[in-house]
Amino acid sequence: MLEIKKLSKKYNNKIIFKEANLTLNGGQILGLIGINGSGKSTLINCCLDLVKVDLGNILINGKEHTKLKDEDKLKIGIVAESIPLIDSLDARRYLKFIGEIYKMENELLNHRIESLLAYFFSENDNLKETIDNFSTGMRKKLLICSSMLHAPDLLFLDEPFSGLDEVSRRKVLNILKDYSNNKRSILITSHNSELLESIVTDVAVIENYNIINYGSIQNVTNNFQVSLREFLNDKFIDSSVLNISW
Ligand SMILES: Nc1ncnc2c1ncn2[C@@H]1O[C@H](COP(=O)(O)OP(=O)(O)OP(=O)(O)O)[C@@H](O)[C@H]1O
Repeated sequence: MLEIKKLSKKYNNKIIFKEANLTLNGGQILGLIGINGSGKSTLINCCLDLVKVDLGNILINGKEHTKLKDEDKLKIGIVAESIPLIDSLDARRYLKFIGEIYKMENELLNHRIESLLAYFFSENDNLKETIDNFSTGMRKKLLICSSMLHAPDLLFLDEPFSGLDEVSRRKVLNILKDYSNNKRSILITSHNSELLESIVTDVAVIENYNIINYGSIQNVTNNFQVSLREFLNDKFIDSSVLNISW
């Protein structure tokens, strides 16, 4: 479904990836983990051809990512900071616009819009207001709605939980569990290891300009006998360098 082969990427002279590989198969929910600035968003933006790769190949459903046709793109959904909302529209009109881009049939589109809005928003949220009046969390929830509207096979979710309250985070987890099946794949980045642990099937970590696929979440937690959070703490936190005179 997604295959990244020997991806190399630099910004100016700064290396982000050096011959990095990653495979995401149908049915997998892959948690992509890395410290700030390690390249998680860059990787997603490369897959979406929003950022050019220097070397290597990215295949989406077997096709070179730069050569996807419109019908191939209909199978992809995205939550990313780089995807803007249209501030002058209200939520329904925005989702309608997105659904029309995805060539959705009208009745199905209206049904999905109402179901998703009812799921994510409460009566206290004034959905008649234009998006420029939305809070950070409302914007994020609307982005999530738009990413799933057309039921894509491949979802890229860059920090879907950030800016969300606890209830909304649980709602995102629940809808992803409900949505995932053996044909759909999700690549998800998050700094919240507990949320990730409860949803992902697989774990990959960006390390030394490469992507280390640690395999299934059971492998990670069983092999290392720790939770994902402890695994990441051990990997990334070196308390010995905490040397501050207070
Ligand atoms: N357009 C750009 N031009 C130059 N450097 C960039 C650009 N975008 C990102 N970078 C650099 O590339 C590195 C990776 O950034 P990226 O945003 O992909 O990391 P990230 O893992 O998503 O980080 P975070 O967890 O903080 O969101 C960072 O050092 C960042 O400064």
